[in-house]
Amino acid sequence: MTALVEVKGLDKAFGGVHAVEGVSFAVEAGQVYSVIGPNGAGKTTLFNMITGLYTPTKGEILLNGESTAKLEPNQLAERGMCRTFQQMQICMNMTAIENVMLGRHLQLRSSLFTTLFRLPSLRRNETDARKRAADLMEYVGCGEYLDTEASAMSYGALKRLEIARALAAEPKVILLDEPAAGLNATETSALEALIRKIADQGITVMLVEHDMKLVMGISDRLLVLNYGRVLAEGAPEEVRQNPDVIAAYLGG
Ligand SMILES: Nc1ncnc2c1ncn2[C@@H]1O[C@H](COP(=O)(O)OP(=O)(O)OP(=O)(O)O)[C@@H](O)[C@H]1O
Repeated sequence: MTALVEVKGLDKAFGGVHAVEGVSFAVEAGQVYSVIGPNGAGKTTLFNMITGLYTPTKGEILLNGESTAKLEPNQLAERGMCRTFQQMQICMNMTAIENVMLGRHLQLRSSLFTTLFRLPSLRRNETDARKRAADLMEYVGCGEYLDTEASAMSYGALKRLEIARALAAEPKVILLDEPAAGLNATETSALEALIRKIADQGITVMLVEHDMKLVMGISDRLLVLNYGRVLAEGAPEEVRQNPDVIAAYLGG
């Protein structure tokens, strides 16, 4: 079976800093696959390469068996890969639902022109688009905020809105970079339920996350990075008992 996402021998160097070195792994469709590791381990750099923001220094990334080497982020989105960012990409002076509607066009980029200039074809589709965005907001638990300006929403609600924004492009795989950062315990359990719901729907989830309780509870497999290299890979139980992982975390 072809993995949905396959990473082979990936390296990224910034000058003399090897942020990622010789990293290989495969994510099967339908999995929740998490990348963990101490600060500076290379997790975000890895996500930035997978989503086409950084060009690898060496190595290869395959999406559904196709090399992503020449693909821009919007072309990856067209092929079913979308992401959220550690620093949220929400437009604070727009309403929540406008953010979700715009999110689809930003990820897929192709229709941005029509979005901005409100061409007739868009006006025709706007009712449909608004309905889809409203359904998505309901799905992520932001249904009460449709026409609320984003700046008036709580941080926890904005994090879920950012996920709705990524889901608007109808991804096969969604990459979430530290979705639980800054969330309280209630917001984190709402997030956990949402990730589970997304995965149950058949969308593959890749996660960079520091919240170990969340990661251990929700992941099918884990990749542990340390100083840019793979320290361990496997099911949460195997990884939890790995002496190298224990040493890296206790050492940190
Ligand atoms: N654009 C860049 N230019 C230079 N160095 C970078 C750049 N991005 C990352 N690095 C370096 O690469 C290493 C890995 O950083 P990265 O942000 O990928 O780690 P991380 O595991 O995501 O960390 P955190 O958990 O703190 O977010 C660090 O040493 C970092 O300073």
